[in-house]
Amino acid sequence: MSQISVTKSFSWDMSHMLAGHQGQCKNLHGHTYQLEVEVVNKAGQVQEVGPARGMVVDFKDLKNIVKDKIVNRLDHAFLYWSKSTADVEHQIAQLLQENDRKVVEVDFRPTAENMAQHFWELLENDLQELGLKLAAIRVWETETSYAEVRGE
Ligand SMILES: Nc1nc2c(c(=O)[nH]1)N=C([C@H](O)[C@H](O)COP(=O)(O)OP(=O)(O)OP(=O)(O)O)CN2
Ligand SMILES: [Zn+2]
Repeated sequence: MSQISVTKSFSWDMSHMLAGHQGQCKNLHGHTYQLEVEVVNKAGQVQEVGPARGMVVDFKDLKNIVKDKIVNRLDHAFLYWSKSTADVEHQIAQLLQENDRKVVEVDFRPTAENMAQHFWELLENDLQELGLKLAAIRVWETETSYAEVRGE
């Protein structure tokens, strides 16, 4: 039987650096990240009654969760790897924090792959409360590069 999903896209600006990278990405730099969140509901079909009749989920409800959990927290932040192997990353984070600038600390190297995995974990519970399951998360770091996590 076929299954129907919906996908909503988001974007925000964020800086990071990849400690240990052998090319340009070891430098402090930024991206306009694009995130695609694809969900199905438990039946794999659209809802049959109520205000979301004919919908997997109202796009607005999906938007509110993703903005709250991810986009609003990360927009215009420096994504700081707290276990970075580069001293300069700790120094930058400290300087920004002392000057009341937006720093979001994570315990993973901030690659698109690790972000996609982390976003999956951040969204899973809230979506479950709406009767939804994640089908895929895609994190676009540039116009030509993305990482994807898919459900089974
Ligand atoms: N597998 C991964 N490789 C790289 C990542 C990553 O998260 N996962 N990240 C970076 C850099 O942070 C940055 O995103 C550079 O990526 P890249 O695609 O190389 O960027 P370009 O500007 O060179 O893209 P073009 O469209 O090819 O010009 C590096 N690698
Ligand atoms: Zn980058």
